[in-house]
Amino acid sequence: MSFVVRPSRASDLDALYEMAKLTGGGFTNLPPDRRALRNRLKASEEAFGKSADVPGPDIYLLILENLETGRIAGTAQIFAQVGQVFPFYSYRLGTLTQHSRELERTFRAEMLTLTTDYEGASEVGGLFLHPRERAGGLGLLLARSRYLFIRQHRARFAERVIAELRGVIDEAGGSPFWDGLAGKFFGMGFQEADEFNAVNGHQFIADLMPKHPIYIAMLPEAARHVIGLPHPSGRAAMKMLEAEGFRHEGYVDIFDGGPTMAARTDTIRSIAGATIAPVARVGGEAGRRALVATGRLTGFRCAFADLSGGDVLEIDAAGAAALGVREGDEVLHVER
Ligand SMILES: CC(C)(COP(=O)(O)OP(=O)(O)OC[C@H]1O[C@@H](n2cnc3c(N)ncnc32)[C@H](O)[C@@H]1OP(=O)(O)O)[C@@H](O)C(=O)NCCC(=O)NCCSC(=O)CCC(=O)O
Repeated sequence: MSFVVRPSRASDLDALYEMAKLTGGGFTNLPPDRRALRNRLKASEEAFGKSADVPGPDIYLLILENLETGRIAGTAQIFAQVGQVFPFYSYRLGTLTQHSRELERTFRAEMLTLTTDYEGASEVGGLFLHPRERAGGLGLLLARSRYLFIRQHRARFAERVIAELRGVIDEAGGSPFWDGLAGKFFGMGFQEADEFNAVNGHQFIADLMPKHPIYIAMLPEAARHVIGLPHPSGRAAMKMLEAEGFRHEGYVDIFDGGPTMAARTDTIRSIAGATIAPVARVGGEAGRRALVATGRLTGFRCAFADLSGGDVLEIDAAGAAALGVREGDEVLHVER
């Protein structure tokens, strides 16, 4: 099977909509809503079509395509710079220590403080692979293709990259964190807020959120327990982020309490470890399996291929065909 990651096109709408229905809802960056998806594809087309190599509130939507069937197998997204149009809020987990001489007691209170500390960062998200295609390495191809895209267009992205993992949801589809905190200020349940959020964005939450620090001791136990914990279905995504060097720095989503992971862009493994080299020969001996990318903007392609050589490369014929590279072309590659 031959798969390639490529930029989205307006004609992906129907296939993207079918895939969005498979997420089971609650997947903010891939809502099963035609209007929202059409807008996202339009934004992505504008981002890939932008001529200035600078960061901005741009969304790059990447598509994993099965080259044999022409079908879409997954998506991944990159937000070049968050918090440019609307503030990007997060809760920061912190400690306030106080001492009473009379009581001879030191007391540490854990607090959630509303911040916009990640303003200006780039964000990766919206990673979704068709359930039929999972557990075969394609999740890694999709996720890591974004880092090669960033490396290939470095000036368009920030010094830091973040990723938000979904927080814990209970059996009834509710969010203990939402119920214990934000829900008190919105007059709606988590699912209702979640659907509104997927289609209209996060902003209404930020608008109505209490702006004062929250003492964690005052939250219900169920909410306290899930602060900074990812939803069990996000474990594969979290493992891949950690393998790239992302860490949880104590920031959580104001909506569901899920962890925000962060890394310095130039230290992300797939970015720091990638090398550019020319292709000297297509075909030849089977080499090492690598993640290979080529092309700029709408011409960007990323796929697995077998490489041998160093300063000049040999690439297997199938990999070269998936990428559309010929002898003399330069590719960006990183170990699998
Ligand atoms: C996340 C993906 C795309 C991952 O694809 P696959 O399942 O094919 O991945 P895979 O190749 O099987 O596994 C990738 C790595 O995760 C590990 N892995 C897999 N399942 C695991 C689990 N339950 N617990 C811990 N680790 C696990 C594998 O061992 C492997 O690491 P080794 O190679 O070391 O063995 C998929 O599962 C998916 O579409 N899930 C549903 C949607 C979702 O949860 N999306 C993420 C949302 S969060 C988001 O979008 C922000 C984050 C982001 O964008 O990156």
